[in-house]
Amino acid sequence: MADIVVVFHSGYGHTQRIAQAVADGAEAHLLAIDADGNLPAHGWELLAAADAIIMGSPTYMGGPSWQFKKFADASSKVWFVQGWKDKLFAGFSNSAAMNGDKDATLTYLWHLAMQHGGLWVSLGLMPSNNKAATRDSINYVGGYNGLLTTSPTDASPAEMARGDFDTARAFGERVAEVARSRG
Ligand SMILES: Cc1cc2nc3c(=O)[nH]c(=O)nc-3n(C[C@H](O)[C@H](O)[C@H](O)COP(=O)(O)O)c2cc1C
Repeated sequence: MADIVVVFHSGYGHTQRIAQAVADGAEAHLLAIDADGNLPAHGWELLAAADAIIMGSPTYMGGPSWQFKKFADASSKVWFVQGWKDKLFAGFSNSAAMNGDKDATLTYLWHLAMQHGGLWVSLGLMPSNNKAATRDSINYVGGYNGLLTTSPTDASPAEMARGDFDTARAFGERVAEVARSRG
């Protein structure tokens, strides 16, 4: 079985629930960046051992949270020695608006993966974009470069859309399948 880590930040619990669903699908370790932008003690070792790293952040003001960015900047120590070269990477973001500039966050995550010499895994799920589509449908938000999920500003983490969780699990399964196929 491939060794997969979902590393994420969540300020208010929404991205945390999506991260959990991705980790369930991928049978991955869940690694939370804390409110100060730090990993738990074993975090960097887990990432060093991973075959695939799935990165997640809420979109705050059109980009990743500062806590995620602190983690990204700290990963420059790994970058110096190209310690994550040739690992698989994938990304996700949750925000309040259906668009909300989540794509800018995904693009940032992609650049981070590219700086580390990684290989990017797309979402790989067709969008539900016809009249019959509902929030319970797979990939209703219509991402391609990664997993995009949406929770309205007044929705608690418990009120998030089932379709987004189903999409998150399927995304995790895909990353695991791609990781397995590399042997
Ligand atoms: C500081 C801040 C900035 C935000 N900026 C955006 C934004 O640019 N686009 C958007 O759609 N939602 C934005 N939101 C809403 C969050 O993305 C949304 O509430 C998300 O569910 C928060 O995820 P979390 O609970 O994992 O922290 C912002 C929220 C905060 C607190």
